[in-house]
Formats: sequence, structure tokens, C-alpha cells
Amino acid sequence: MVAPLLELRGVSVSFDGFWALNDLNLSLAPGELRAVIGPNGAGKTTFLDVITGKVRPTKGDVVFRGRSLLGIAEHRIARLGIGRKFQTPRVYQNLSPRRNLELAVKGSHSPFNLLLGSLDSRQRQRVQELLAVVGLEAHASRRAGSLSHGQKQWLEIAMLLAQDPYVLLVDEPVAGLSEEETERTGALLRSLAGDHTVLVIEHDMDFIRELDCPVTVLHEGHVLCEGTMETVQSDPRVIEVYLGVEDDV
Ligand SMILES: Nc1ncnc2c1ncn2[C@@H]1O[C@H](COP(=O)(O)OP(=O)(O)OP(=O)(O)O)[C@@H](O)[C@H]1O
Repeated sequence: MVAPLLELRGVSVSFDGFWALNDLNLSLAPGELRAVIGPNGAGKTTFLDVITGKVRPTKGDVVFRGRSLLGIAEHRIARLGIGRKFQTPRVYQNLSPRRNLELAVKGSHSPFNLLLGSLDSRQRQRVQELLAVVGLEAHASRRAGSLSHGQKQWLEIAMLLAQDPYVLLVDEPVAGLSEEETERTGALLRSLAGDHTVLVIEHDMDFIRELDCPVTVLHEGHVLCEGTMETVQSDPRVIEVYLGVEDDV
């Protein structure tokens, strides 16, 4: 069996006595695409915060490539190869997608490079590849602020890819996107799996179905069940926790 790339082992997080995560166990294989769903307050954001080092578990361990991440600073965890895409795109609005990517490409952050804006040919080629991966070649020189919401999301995904992460944590990537943009985002994330381990948190069940990947359902800070979308959808416990928003499941 392949060793997991990322594992949460019995992770609990208490906020002043309230357990946002409660003995959470979850394991991701290298190259896996995984969706995580759960009702509001299930602990999805806290779960990402624990992986990225923003929140320290009260109990348990987070193990990445065989090494505990406990006590490692957030920026160092990012550098170890765990990239996080927040719900709102964080791109430099006044710069072009190409310039955004030039700044994001690994190794281009030396003051010398930033001053002169110079990249070596390998880095320039990488920027071009990233523009192609996310379908923004034709928009490479526009102001990023003038891109559509979906295009900004793709640019931010490309900026994360520029760091060559092992893991991509993607929080609600299709909120506010058009149907076509949603489909394209699904295709993009599917295409990134394999080379990367991709974990997607979403509320949009049609989108999760399109991802066609294993689904983990969180409830009250714990894994309620795991399986294909069909399996979790027909699980009476899942139906119960989603009661009231049943139509969405
Ligand atoms: N810093 C904090 N202090 C106290 N309670 C918190 C804190 N952060 C989160 N919580 C609580 O922990 C629980 C889990 O929150 P979390 O944001 O992880 O859930 P979620 O599944 O991401 O919810 P949503 O889908 O609404 O974003 C919630 O009840 C929340 O109110």
C-alpha cells in the first residue's frame, strides 16, 4: 500500500472548551483528489487551518510526508509544499496575470530579480506553461483586476502551482462562478490531481458530483462517513445532518 502523503491522526481542536474538531482522522494518498463536505460549522475551515499551521491541534498530530507538522510555522508549512487557495482570490489586481505569475514562480523572489523584473528562461517558460494550464494565455497581459471572478480563481490556482506544491487545499472554488466557469474549474482540478494531491471543500453538490472523487463528510468536527458521492448521499446519517437542506445533497 502507498504511504499516505498527508494524515490527520486523532486531531481535536478546542476553542475555550468548544470542540471544533473532535478526534478527526483523515488520510490522503499522493495524487489523490478528495472532496470534503459538511454542514455549516462542521469544522471544515478549522480542518484546513490545522493542516496549514494556522491553528494548533489541542490533541492529535498532522503528519506530512512522514513528518509531524506540529509546531512548524505557517509560512514554513507552505514552503514544505502545502498550498492553500482561499475562497476570495488574492491576486495583485493592478498587475497582469503574467506579472502575477512571474512574482509567484519559485526562486524569483530575490530582491535583485524583483527589482530588475528579470527571470531566467526556465522561469519564463514555467510562467507560460502555467498560463496554458489554467487557460489564461489570451489574457496574460490584461490587468488582473479586469478578469472575471472565475479567471481570477484560475490565476490564483496557477500562482499556487508556481510553488510546485505537493498538496493543494482549495476552499469553495466555485462559489459565485457561472455554470461554464464551474465546469472548467472542475476539469482543471481533476487534471491537477495525479501530479498533486488536491483537497476541495465545497457546498455545491452538483460540482462535487462532477469531480467524481471520494467524498469525506464532516459533522461536528468528526468524519461522519467516507465514500463515493452515491454512497455518502444515500447514508441515512448524512441525510439526517443535512435535513433542512436535503435538496442540496
Ligand atoms: N476562533 C474560534 N473561536 C471559537 N469558536 C470557533 C473559532 N473558529 C471556529 N469556531 C467554531 O468552530 C466550529 C467549526 O467552525 P468552522 O469554521 O471550522 O466550520 P465550517 O465547517 O468551516 O463552517 P462553514 O461552512 O460555515 O464555513 C463552529 O461552531 C465555529 O463557530
